[in-house]
Amino acid sequence: MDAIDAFQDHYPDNVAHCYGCGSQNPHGHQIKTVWDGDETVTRFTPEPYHTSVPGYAYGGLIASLIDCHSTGTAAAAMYRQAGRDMDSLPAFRFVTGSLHVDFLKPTPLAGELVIRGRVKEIKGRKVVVETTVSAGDVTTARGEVVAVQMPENFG
Ligand SMILES: CCCCCCCCCCCC(=O)SCCNC(=O)CCNC(=O)[C@H](O)C(C)(C)COP(=O)(O)OP(=O)(O)OC[C@H]1O[C@@H](n2cnc3c(N)ncnc32)[C@H](O)[C@@H]1OP(=O)(O)O
Repeated sequence: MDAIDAFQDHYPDNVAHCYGCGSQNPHGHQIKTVWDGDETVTRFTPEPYHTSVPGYAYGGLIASLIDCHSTGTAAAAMYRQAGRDMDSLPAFRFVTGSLHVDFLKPTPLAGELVIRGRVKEIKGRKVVVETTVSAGDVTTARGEVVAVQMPENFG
């Protein structure tokens, strides 16, 4: 992975083990998300073992990318709204309250996927994020995530 200053690089170590986005999980996707204007973007290239139908990506992978891209977007949006650096404390930690995915087209397994997010709403501890997954010019999936700031007593 190139050295980019991604949202996930600022997650405190104690919450950096998520399978989708944790930099401390060697078996996970370790996605990296950055701002692109008012949108957020993650680039991810699936592996051959992410197969559903041969040649196409597994829907669970797509959902996972939308999930963690969106929770990362939620955290970054809260920092941006507060005018705070992502390393500043207390940390904004978000978990997924709901995850809706529409699979619009088969997602090819070969090549890079571009995941883009847009904040639809910020209200209290809740951030609603709309996210798309594209392969080349084709949007293959669209999702909406309700991300909720993790309670102190999570679990
Ligand atoms: C920088 C470091 C980053 C570090 C980040 C590292 C972590 C990465 C996580 C990656 C993503 C995951 O896979 S996370 C793992 C999967 N998710 C989970 O295990 C979460 C399990 N669920 C829960 O713990 C809970 O249900 C919560 C925290 C999600 C919500 O409970 P709560 O805290 O009591 O929330 P509550 O006050 O009721 O609601 C707050 C607002 O959210 C809305 N809301 C709550 N749940 C839902 C829901 N399912 N669907 C729609 N909306 C909902 C409410 O309507 C309300 O909106 P309004 O009335 O104010 O409008």
